[in-house]
Amino acid sequence: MVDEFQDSSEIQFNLMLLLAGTDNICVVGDWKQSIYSFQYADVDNIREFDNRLHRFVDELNRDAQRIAFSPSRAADKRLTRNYRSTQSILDFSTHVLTARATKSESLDTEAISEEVTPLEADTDHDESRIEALTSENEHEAILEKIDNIVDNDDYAVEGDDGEYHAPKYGDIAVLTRTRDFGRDLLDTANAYDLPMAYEGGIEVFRTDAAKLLLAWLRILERNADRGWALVLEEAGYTIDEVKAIIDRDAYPDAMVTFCEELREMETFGGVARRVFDRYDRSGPTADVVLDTIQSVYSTTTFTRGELIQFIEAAIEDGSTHEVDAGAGTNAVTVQTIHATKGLEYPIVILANMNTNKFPSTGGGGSDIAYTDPIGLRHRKVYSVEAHDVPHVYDNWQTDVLNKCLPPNYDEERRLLYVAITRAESHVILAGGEDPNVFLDEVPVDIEPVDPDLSTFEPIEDEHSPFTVDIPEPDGPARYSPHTFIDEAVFEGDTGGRGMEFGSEVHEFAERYVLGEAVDTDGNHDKENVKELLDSLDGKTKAEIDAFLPLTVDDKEVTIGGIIDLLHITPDQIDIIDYKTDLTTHAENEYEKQLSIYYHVVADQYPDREVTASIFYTNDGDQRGITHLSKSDLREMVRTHRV
Ligand SMILES: Nc1ncnc2c1ncn2[C@@H]1O[C@H](COP(=O)(O)OP(=O)(O)OP(=O)(O)O)[C@@H](O)[C@H]1O
Repeated sequence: MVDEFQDSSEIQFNLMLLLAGTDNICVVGDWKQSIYSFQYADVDNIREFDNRLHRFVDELNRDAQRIAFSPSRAADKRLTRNYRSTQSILDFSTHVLTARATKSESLDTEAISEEVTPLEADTDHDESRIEALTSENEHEAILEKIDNIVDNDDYAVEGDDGEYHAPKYGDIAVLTRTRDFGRDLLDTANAYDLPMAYEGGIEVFRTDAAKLLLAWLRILERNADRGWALVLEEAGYTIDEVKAIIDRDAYPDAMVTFCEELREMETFGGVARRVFDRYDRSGPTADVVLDTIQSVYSTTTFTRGELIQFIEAAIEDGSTHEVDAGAGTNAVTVQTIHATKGLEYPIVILANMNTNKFPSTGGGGSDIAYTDPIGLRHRKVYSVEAHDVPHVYDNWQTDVLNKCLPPNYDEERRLLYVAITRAESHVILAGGEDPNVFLDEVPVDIEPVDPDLSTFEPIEDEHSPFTVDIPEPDGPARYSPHTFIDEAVFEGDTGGRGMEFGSEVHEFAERYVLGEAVDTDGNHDKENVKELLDSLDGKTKAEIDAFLPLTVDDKEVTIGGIIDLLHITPDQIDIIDYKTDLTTHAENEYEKQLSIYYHVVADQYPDREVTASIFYTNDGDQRGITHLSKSDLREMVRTHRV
C-alpha cells in the first residue's frame, strides 16, 4: 500500500511496480492535495491511475520481462466520510478549488467541480467560524486575532474527551505559503511575548537575531557601515539619520560602549550570547544560531572575518536547521503549508494571503528543471566568456520558454485546499496591504483590521535596547565626545562592570536629583553618589544636553553630549561626570569629554568660575581635571578627520 500517492513522481510509480512483485497493490491519495510538483510529483499518477499503470507496465516490459503480472482494471474506492472537519469547512474547501489566482485567469469551474468527490462531515456539531481579515500590519493583526481567540468560547474546539472548550494557544496553527513570512511572524510574536513555535526547518541565519549578530561582527571586524546601518536602523533611527551618523562617525555613546564590551569577548559564542542578551533575542531560534556559532569556533580555526563569510554564505543559500519548537508546550504552531501535509489543527489561520506571495512568484528549486512541454532545461548557466570573470547567470532561454507557457495555478489552489482542510473547527484567512485574488474569490467577508496591541505590553525597551539620540541631519557636522576617545584604553582587562551597571548608577543619580523616591538598594556606588549629592549646597541639575559649536578651518562643527550633573552656586558652577570604572586608567581620555562640557558651561556663565571633575562612584573619589583649550579641541577635531 502506498499512501500520499498524489505526490509520487513517474519514476516512483515505476519503482513501486518493480518493487511490489505482485499485482496486489493499493494506492491511497487525494488529487486535490498534490503539492509537490517541484519534486516532480505528477498528479496524473492518481487521476489517471489505470492508464498509467498499463503504460508503465508495458514500458518496463518492452525489452525484458520485469513485471510478471498483466494489470487488470484497478478497483476504485472513494472515501467520502470526513472525520476531521465540520461540513462548513468541507464546503468552503471545495470553493477554493475553483478560486481564480489572477483576475485574468479563466477557469472551467464546472469541469473542476465534476472531478471533486463531495465529502460528508461525520459530526453534526458545526459552529465553525470562517473569517478573513486584512491589515497594513498583518503580523500584529494576526497576533491580535490569536489573542482574541484564546479563551474565547465563540471559538470553542473539541477536546480529546469529545467536550467543547475555549481554545488554548496550542489549538492554533498559522500556515503560510512561504517560509519567510512564518519566520518574521515568529520574530514579532517573540517581541510581544506571545507563545509561538516554528515547526520544521527554518533558515536560522535569515532571522532578525542572526542579522543583528552579523551586523555587530561586521562593526567589530572593520567598523563596517553595513553593520552600523542595520544596528542604527534597529534602534529606531530614520534612513537620513543613519546616513548622517555614519558620515560623521557620530555613533551613539551606548553603542560605542557596547562595541567595546563585545571586543573583550574571547569566543564567537560569547559575542553572540552578548548580542542576543542585549537585544533580548532568546528562544529556540537564537539557541540554534548560538550553538552553530559556538561549534564553528570550537571545531575550526576560523577568524572573525571567516565567521562573517560563513554567516553570509548561510544567508545566501538559505540553509535550514531544525529548531526545537518545544513540543508539548502550549504555543501556536507556525509552519509552511507544505510542511503541514497530513496534519490537523482545531483552528487554522492561513496567513500571508498576498499578491506575489500566494501564488508564490519565488523561483527556488534546483538549477536544472523539467517542465512539460519544454522538457529538461538549465535554469542557470556558467560562463567564463561573457564578462571578464567566470560567473553564473540566469538562463534567459529557459526564462523565455517558461514565459511562453500559460501560467498554471492549479497546484497553488491545491495548496490552498490543503491548508483549509487542516482545520477541524475554525478557519481564518489573513492578508496584508495587497491581498491576493484568492481572498477576493473565496466566499468569505473580509474585515479590515487596525490592530491595537497595547494590551500585549511588548517588551519595548528590550527590543529597542539603545536609546535613540537623534542628531541634526543638516547644519554643522556633529560629533559626540566619544568620537575622540581612544578606544585602546578600554582594551584588555580594565575592570569595567558593564554598561548596564553604569546606566543603573546614572539613572539612580538622575532620579535622586529630580527628587524622586529612589533607593540605593544597598548598592555601594549609588550610596557614594547619594552622599555626594547630599553634600552639595547649591542647586543641582541632572542630564543636561551640552553642545559646543566650533569653527575648524572654516567649517562649522558641533560636539554634543550629556552632562551628568551641574552644581550651581552664586559664584561657581561645577561639572561632575560619574564614572563607574574601578581604576583611573581612562582619565586622560575622559579629559577630552569634560573639556567639551567645560567650554559649553564657561561660555554660558562667563562671570562664574567653572570646574570640571570626574566622580568615581566606586570609591567616591572626586578628581578635578585640567581642561583642554578650545584650540586643543579644534586640533582634536582636525586630527580625527585626518
Ligand atoms: N473511522 C473513524 N472514526 C473516527 N475518527 C476517524 C476515523 N477515521 C479517521 N478519523 C480521524 O479523522 C482525522 C483524519 O484522519 P486521517 O489523517 O487518517 O485522514 P486522511 O485522509 O489521511 O487526511 P489527509 O489526507 O487530509 O491528511 C484524524 O483525526 C483521525 O483520527
